[in-house]
Amino acid sequence: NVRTLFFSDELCASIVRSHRETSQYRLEELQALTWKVFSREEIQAYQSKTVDEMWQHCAVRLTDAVQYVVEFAKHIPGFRMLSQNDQIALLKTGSMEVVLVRMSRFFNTENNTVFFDGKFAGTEVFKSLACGDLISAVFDFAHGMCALKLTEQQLALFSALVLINADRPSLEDRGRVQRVQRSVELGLNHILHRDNQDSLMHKLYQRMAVLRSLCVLHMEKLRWFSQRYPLTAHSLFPPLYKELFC
Ligand SMILES: COc1ccc2c(n1)CCN(C(C)=O)[C@H]2C(=O)Nc1ccc(OCc2ccccc2OC)cc1
Repeated sequence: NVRTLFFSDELCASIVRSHRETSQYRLEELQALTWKVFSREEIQAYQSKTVDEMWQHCAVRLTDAVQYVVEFAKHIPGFRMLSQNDQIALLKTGSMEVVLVRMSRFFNTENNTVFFDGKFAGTEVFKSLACGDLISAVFDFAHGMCALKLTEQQLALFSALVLINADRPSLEDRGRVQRVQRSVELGLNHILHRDNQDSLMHKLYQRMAVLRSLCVLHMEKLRWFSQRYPLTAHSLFPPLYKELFC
């Protein structure tokens, strides 16, 4: 009915604006960098880093991305309305998922490279992390997202839906999160219907299932890493990375 349609228009606009204002790099900037790849020497340098040096290096850069996702969340009207604890609970499980969704904008499917440290890196750059399965899963997921060719508006609504998920653990007011989630779903449905791409909704839910297992893998690797290198994980990782993922 009109009320829900009206509501979703206004909600869509604020989510799209928030996505644009917190996207960290503009698409044009990234397009200019796309073909800047690492030289053999530079790849060698990454591959000769120790496991804990490389994990720390990546954690610092990914924390950059997580900060922007936290800003994105704060600008979503429905998210701000939730209690502090529920906002933290959603960010704890959802922020890495949104980083991985957004990572697809920083991915070149032609040569299977992802933006990293100012250039585009293939999987071989991350060899010293000693988690090839996580990296190939990250790259596969980025490929899958690129294949959907989402517009920035669709990506914005999808990112909000990934974040505002009433099934997350330890929520205080699940009902309230459900209402916000429902209005974001309406917004995404509205956008996809307007773009004549209703079929995408089903594919996006499949992507969310893959994303959840990918983040479980990330947490498993991170647990393995922090047991093996407790000092690095507890004193050298950025506080936000520790707070959200450790
Ligand atoms: C929102 O999307 C993006 C996309 C790219 C970048 C950013 N934001 C922030 C700025 N940035 C910089 C400065 O390099 C990019 C970055 O961090 N790239 C990058 C980092 C680590 C990678 O794999 C390792 C890994 C992956 C997943 C989980 C744990 C991991 O390792 C422990 C791959 C790429």
